[in-house]
Amino acid sequence: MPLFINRDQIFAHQVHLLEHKLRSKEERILELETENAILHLRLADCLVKLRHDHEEETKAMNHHHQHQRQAQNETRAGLTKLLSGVQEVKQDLSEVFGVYVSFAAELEEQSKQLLEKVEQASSSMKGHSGDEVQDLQARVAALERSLEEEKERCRTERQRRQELHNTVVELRGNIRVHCRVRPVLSFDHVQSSTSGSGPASSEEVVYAISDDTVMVNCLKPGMPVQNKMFEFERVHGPEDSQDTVFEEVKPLITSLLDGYNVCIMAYGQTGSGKTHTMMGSHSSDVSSTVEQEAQQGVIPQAAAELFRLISEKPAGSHTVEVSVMEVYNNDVYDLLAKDGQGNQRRDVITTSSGTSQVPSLTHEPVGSASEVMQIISSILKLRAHCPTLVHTESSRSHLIVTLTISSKSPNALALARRLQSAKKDMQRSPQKEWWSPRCRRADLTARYPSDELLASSASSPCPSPCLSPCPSPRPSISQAPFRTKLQLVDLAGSECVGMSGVTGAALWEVSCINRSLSALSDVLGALAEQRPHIPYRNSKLTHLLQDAIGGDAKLLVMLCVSPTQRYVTESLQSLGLGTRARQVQKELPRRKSNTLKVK
Ligand SMILES: Nc1ncnc2c1ncn2[C@@H]1O[C@H](COP(=O)(O)OP(=O)(O)OP(=O)(O)O)[C@@H](O)[C@H]1O
Repeated sequence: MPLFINRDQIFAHQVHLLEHKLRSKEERILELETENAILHLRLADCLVKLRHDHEEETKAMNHHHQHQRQAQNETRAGLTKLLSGVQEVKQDLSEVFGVYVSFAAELEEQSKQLLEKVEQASSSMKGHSGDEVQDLQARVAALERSLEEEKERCRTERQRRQELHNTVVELRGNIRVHCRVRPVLSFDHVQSSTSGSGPASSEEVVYAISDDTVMVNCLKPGMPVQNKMFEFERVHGPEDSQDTVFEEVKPLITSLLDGYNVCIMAYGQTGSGKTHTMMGSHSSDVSSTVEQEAQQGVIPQAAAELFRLISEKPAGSHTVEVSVMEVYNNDVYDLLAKDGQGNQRRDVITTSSGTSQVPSLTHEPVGSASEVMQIISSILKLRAHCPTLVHTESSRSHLIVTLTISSKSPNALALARRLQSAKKDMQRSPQKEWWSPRCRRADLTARYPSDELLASSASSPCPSPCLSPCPSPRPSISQAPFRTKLQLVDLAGSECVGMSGVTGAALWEVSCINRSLSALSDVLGALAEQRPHIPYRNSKLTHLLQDAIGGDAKLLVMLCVSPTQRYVTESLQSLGLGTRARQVQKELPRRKSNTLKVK
């Protein structure tokens, strides 16, 4: 065997090795390419599947939305049908009631005539037999009995009618939102030209397109027009008169005498028509008395309706007191206080039963609607006003007119409501023994003024607080006068500081107004979302109106909006607040559990 290896042999061996390596690499590349092709195929497969799944999911979502929309439409249609059914029943009942009333009157007349005849006959038939007279007397007695029966049926029908009325109001919810779009007025044009923002700013963009829908054309330069729709319980257009607006508010005044607290609140941007809606037009806007009457707003018309309803009740059974407050720069002022400007400021407190109260607030007794209006008109001069670029007679404060009605003989519905709210108060403060005099006193103080309470405690003295049921007689729920209140609120206008053109102290006023209105919006938001804490105390306005907004009072928010492009941002903000308020109603159908059954 040679000791050295031939170089050619070494090369040949290396070439052989390299060729072998190359072959195995090529095989590996082939293998990887095959794997790659398989993976591509799998990927394509997955993509097809994914697209298919996505399509399925979209289809399912569309189907779900369609189903949901259909269910919503069906519910809405059902509710409308139900409401119209209730309206029809109400109509039928009122017809039946009319027939009963005339029948009872006829029967009464007939029995009177018969009685007269009997008397005549008995005097002329002294000689006739006693049997005939007895027979006639029996017939008269039978007629009198049937008359009594008819009267009783009449009473029952009247009560049922009242119940139905409240059911209709309740079906519409405890918080109702109405919207009023005012007409384009001369100052809309003047302001647009002076502000230099071009003629487009006076263009009409907010429309009442039906009885319950408002449409806003949102115009943005270079963008197609976008229409936004808002639905409310009732929408009034520029052509709707003050009477038409009040017609929709009127049922709430009936509820007031049935034991409900009622609050009617006008909300909107400055110059949008809140004072016009609540009070009526400023005296300089209308010339004749007839015209002035036709222009009367919700407050004078509500007062007139209230006194009309009271006049149908037994004389002296109801008394009315008025109080007027103003929330200015987050302070509450009693505008009826006789102790001069300096001492009119008042506090708002929360009582042990969770209601808000203004201690030492002045209440003036009133006997007619004109008396109410005289008082309000005389003190309205004290209300803070300030001309702004938007509105020359702009109100800088929130005005709250309260009519408190005391009834000595409340009807059955009102009594049932009183029992309910007493029960609720007890549930609200479970830690207290409800029969404890301390607790009763606190609760009663919250509900009734001190003079009334003194009278009731004087009639039922209890020497010392005790923790066991008190055997001494106490005023029953039906004995103390029954009180309900009607709060009529004309809010100050929300506004954009830049647009109002105010400075200095007026700027502070605008900031206080805007803060209190955003506190109101926060409260509505918290209620709509059913948050555990409702921030009533963030502003005096919400603290003062706590019972009306979150309690079981019937609240009507009257949104006032300007129709022009210039105020479209503010109008959209107001419409948004109205939508929020409606969500409170949707989320909390509070009356369902409280439905009254008075038979
Ligand atoms: N529906 C309407 N029809 C006719 N005129 C109206 C209507 N609404 C408002 N106006 C007029 O527009 C002007 C401004 O209205 P109003 O004083 O009620 O505004 P406002 O919302 O109370 O403003 P502010 O919050 O600044 O006090 C008034 O001259 C009023 O007469």
